[in-house]
Amino acid sequence: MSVTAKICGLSTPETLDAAIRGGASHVGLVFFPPSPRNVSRERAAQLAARVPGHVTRVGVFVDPDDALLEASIAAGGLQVLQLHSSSPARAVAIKARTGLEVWAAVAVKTRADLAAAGTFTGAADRILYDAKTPPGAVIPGGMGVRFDWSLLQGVRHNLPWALSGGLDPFNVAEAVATTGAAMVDVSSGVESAPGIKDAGRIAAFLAAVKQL
Ligand SMILES: O=C(O)c1ccccc1NCC(=O)[C@H](O)[C@H](O)COP(=O)(O)O
Repeated sequence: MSVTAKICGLSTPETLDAAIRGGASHVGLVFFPPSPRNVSRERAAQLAARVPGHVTRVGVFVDPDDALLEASIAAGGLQVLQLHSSSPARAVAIKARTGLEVWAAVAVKTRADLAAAGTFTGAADRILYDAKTPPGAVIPGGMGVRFDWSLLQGVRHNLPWALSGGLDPFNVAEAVATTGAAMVDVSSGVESAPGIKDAGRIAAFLAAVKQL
């Protein structure tokens, strides 16, 4: 099976280049100031200019308003908008307004959480199953938390989907074998500290994905 990978929360040219060199299909830029991975518009433009045409630029947002979306799309040349904590109705409105591909993050801890994916049918283009972060967490993703991957076994998916949450170079093969994911997404698992991406870990993750 061929599995594609998004490296999320990139914020330096060196680590962006490592993701591209390693074969990432998607690169993610976070536009959420409380995140240690947040990028300014200037930095987003600098990074976007390095991304070749075969790699897709994803902007990561937490229930963004139109002003933030428009400025970020322009700066980062975004092709996909990944929405955390936005309702299906808001996803529809964002898709209509921007004309861009929209991904909806669904935070998972228990089987019941999977039902939220169905509410995005017709509203989003892809579901990102991500681990629910602990109560009180400042960011709804990027915390290296994983969920019970077996929850996805036997699930009928209405939309294309990707697996996220606590993946790293050592567990991604098991995660894909358990869930059947055709796309994976990682952030903390390729960092040396929160927000500090590590080129070697990015290379190791993408090499592990290539073997699947
Ligand atoms: O990564 C962030 O800082 C972030 C901030 C706000 C919303 C979403 C965020 N990340 C979303 C992602 O796509 C992460 O890659 C995903 O949650 C997996 O993170 P990790 O468990 O650290 O690999």
